[in-house]
Amino acid sequence: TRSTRPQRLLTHVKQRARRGDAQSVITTIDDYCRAREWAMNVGDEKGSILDQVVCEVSPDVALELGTYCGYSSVRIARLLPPGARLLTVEFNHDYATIAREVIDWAGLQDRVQLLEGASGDLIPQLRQKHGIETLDFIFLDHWKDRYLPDTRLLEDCSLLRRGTVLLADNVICPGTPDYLEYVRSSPRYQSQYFSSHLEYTRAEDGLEKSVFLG
Ligand SMILES: O=C(NCCCCc1cc2cnccc2s1)c1cc(-c2ccc(F)cc2)cc(O)c1O
Ligand SMILES: [Mg+2]
Repeated sequence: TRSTRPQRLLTHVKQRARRGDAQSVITTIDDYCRAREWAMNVGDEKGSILDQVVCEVSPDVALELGTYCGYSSVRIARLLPPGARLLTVEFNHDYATIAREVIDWAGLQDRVQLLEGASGDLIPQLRQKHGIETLDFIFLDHWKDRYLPDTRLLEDCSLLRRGTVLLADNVICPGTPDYLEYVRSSPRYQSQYFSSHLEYTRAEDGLEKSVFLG
């Protein structure tokens, strides 16, 4: 049967990117998705904003919802301080399999733990099963209609602390209107919009950074 888009992307990474060189993995994926096949990675333009926020926060414990092929896992993990870790959650087994290989190729497997399953099931397990006290940084990039319920779940599971930063992809395209309304109107968050474009296109999109105020 025909290979899948993520499989073709992984093949390209293994042929073109230098093993252990995270930046070459990032550049190779961006070049491929711009020139050959679009894919729903956060991309280079929004990725630079992601980098800037990760460097600012310098999280010890980061959570990513929506791994896909591991592109943003590599972007985040390459910037983490030694001893820090990224937990990334993926629902689709085939995507998760590809993502593990991409993260390994980038040499970042020791900083990234990939969990397979639905965010709604895994978030309540983070404390007992994964030893998480509170989260320093969360990147939301999964089902757009899960951003709000999962943010409420993170609150209810006491996984947020004063200063925890949430960064949400695709708040314009495909759009997360209920989430935006919530974080922009709630007194418990200080939100800021970073205007950008949908990965590899000229369509408008952006990231919303929201700081939990406790
Ligand atoms: O759907 C998107 N991302 C989510 C897919 C992952 C589903 C998961 C659910 C789930 C549940 N629990 C745990 C883990 C997970 S992962 C997405 C889509 C576009 C897009 C697509 C077409 C288009 F024309 C314009 C934009 C752009 C993007 O940047 C995206 O991120
Ligand atoms: Mg996205």
